[in-house]
Amino acid sequence: MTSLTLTRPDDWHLHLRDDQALAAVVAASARQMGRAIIMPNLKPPVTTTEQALAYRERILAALPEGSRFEPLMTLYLTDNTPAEEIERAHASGLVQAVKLYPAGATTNSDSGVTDLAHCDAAIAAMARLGIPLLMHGEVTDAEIDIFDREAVFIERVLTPLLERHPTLKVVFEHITTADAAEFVSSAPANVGATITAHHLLYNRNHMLVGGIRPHYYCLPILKRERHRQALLAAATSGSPKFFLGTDSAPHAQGDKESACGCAGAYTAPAAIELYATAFEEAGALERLEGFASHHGPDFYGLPRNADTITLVREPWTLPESLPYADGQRIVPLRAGETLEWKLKG
Ligand SMILES: NC(=O)N[C@@H](CC(=O)O)C(=O)O
Ligand SMILES: [Zn+2]
Ligand SMILES: [Zn+2]
Repeated sequence: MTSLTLTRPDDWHLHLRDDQALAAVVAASARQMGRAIIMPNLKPPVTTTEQALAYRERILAALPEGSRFEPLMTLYLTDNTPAEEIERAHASGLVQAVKLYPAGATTNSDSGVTDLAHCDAAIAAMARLGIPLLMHGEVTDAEIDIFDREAVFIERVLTPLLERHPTLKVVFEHITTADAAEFVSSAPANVGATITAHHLLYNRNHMLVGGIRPHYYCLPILKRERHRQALLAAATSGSPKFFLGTDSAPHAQGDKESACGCAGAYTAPAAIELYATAFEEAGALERLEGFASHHGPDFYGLPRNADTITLVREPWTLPESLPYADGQRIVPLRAGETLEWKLKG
C-alpha cells in the first residue's frame, strides 16, 4: 500500500497549553485533526465554564488563517465543583466533558480530586446530562509502585464509581496496561478508552535501556512489552470502545532534559503518522480509520468529520527540535528519526 485516505481524524486527548506555547503548538494538531478534546490542566486549571469559553477563544485566535479546527472544551473537576457548574457547562454547548485528575497524579494536578466522594453531586449531574467523565486513571498513594498505579486505580476508583453511577459515560484516558484494555473491553458501552501513539509504539525498555531518555517519560509511564502488545490488540481490534487520543503534552526542551524532568511526550507534529506506523506494525492499517476517525465521535455522540486526509508512503525525517514559547525549543517524539508515512498537504 502506498497511499491511505481516511475520514479526517480527531484527537480525543490533547494538551495545547496557553499563551506563546499555545501559539507554537496548535497548528501542528489543526493540520491533521478536525477536532480535539482540550485538556484543562492549565495554571490555574480551567474549572469553570466561563474559563473554558475564554480559553476556547484564545485557542481559536491562535489558529492559522482559514483553519476549521474545532476545540472541544473540558472542565477540570475539583473537590468543590458544584452540580450547577456541570449544568452551566452542558448549557454552553461548547464544553463536552469533565476531567478527573487524582490530586498529584500528573502535570498540573495539584488542584485535582482528593476523594471522588466529594464529587458525587457533580458526577450525578454528569450522568443525568450525558457528559463524559475523562479520567487520568492512576492512584497516587505513595506506597503504590508507579508501574502498578493504573491497575490499582481500576480496583479502587473506577469499579466503585461505575457501581455507584452505572450509566455515567467514562473515558479511561491514555490506557497503558493489559488490565485496563481488558477492563474496558468487558465493560458496558458507556465506558471507552483513549490510547496514545507512544504507548502503542514503545515499552519501558525504550525509555531506560542504554541511557535514560527523558522524551519517552510520560504518565502513565511506559510499561513492559506484554502491555504494549495488549494495547495494540485493543486499538486494532475494531472495538468502538477504543479511540485516538494523542495526549500530546508539550514541555520545553530544558524542562524535559533535566535532573527532574517533566512528564509528557510531544507527539502532535506527526500524530497520525505515528499511529499509522503502529497499525502497520500490527498488520492492521485497514483498522486505523475506525480508531482514528469513527469511534471517538460515535462515543461522544458527535457527527463524524465530513472531509478526509491522505497519508502517503514517503519517508521523511522529523526535525531535531521546533520553536516553543519564550525563545525555547521543544523536542517532538521521534526527533531526528525517519517515518515511513507522511500526511499529504
Ligand atoms: N501525560 C503526561 O505525561 N503529561 C500531561 C498530563 C497528563 O495527561 O497526565 C501533561 O499535561 O504534561
Ligand atoms: Zn493524564
Ligand atoms: Zn494528558
